[in-house]
Amino acid sequence: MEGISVACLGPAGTFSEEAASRHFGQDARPVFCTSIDDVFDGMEARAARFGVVPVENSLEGAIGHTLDRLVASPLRISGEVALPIRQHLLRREGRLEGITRVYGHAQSLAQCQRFLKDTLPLAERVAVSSNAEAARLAAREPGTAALAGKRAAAIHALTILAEGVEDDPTNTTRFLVIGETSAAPSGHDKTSLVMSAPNRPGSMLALLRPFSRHGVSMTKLESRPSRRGLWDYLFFVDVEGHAKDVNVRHALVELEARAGYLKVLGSYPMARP
Ligand SMILES: O=C(O)C(=O)C[C@]1(C(=O)O)C=C[C@@H](O)C=C1
Repeated sequence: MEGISVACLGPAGTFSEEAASRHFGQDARPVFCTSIDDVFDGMEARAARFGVVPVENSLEGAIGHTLDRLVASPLRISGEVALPIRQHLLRREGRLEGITRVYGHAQSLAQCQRFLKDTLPLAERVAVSSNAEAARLAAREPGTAALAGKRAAAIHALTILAEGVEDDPTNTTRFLVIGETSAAPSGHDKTSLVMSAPNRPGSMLALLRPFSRHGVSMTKLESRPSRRGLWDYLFFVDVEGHAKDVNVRHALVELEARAGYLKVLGSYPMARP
């Protein structure tokens, strides 16, 4: 089949699909999956050339599951997409009255908490596998509504009852493009890595020092349970620059000697804001 196969959360109409088409343009041929796990499993079984997964939302923070899968996966990050997320309240009928249930992805329900509390305080909130799935259900079940984007509204011929219902208009989700290899240097790159710090005083400071010594700017630091012991953590770090850039390379060599565990998840061009 023609085009670049891209595994992403489905069905058609998700923000993940929109992120894929933003990155790959007209060439993207989506391979729809039912979960983030499914995207990784499909990619590891070579069902698609690339995958697109959400990794962080500006209101709700890190998407832990994506970070957890990146640790053990042989896949590398080759790109990122920052997508403004406009959530809309969608329904078959053109009125607010009579909505007893609102479907949405858990992230979306969380991004629209204030709106739901103020406008539909009595409606049941039901988390489903994606926004597009929420729209699909709302199109079939009378008395229900969905939180989803315009793409899903159009596919399921739903009425937009309220536009931009996210709690903050800057709501943005960052997606990662994953594939077999990371990207070549572009001159405006980011490198993502994961590391562990031995549990002793000053060890975290020792891990961060190579970056400052080599003038490498850190854009993100996130901790996640390592799942290898109680209160044992992994640290996800994003830095400016490509792993092949001299300063990043030197910092990584120093880090390798100090970290209990270190894995470079990939270098890739920074998303345009
Ligand atoms: O891609 C979609 O449409 C999704 O339902 C997933 C997802 C997510 O997991 O964060 C994607 C972007 C939005 O932040 C809300 C939900």
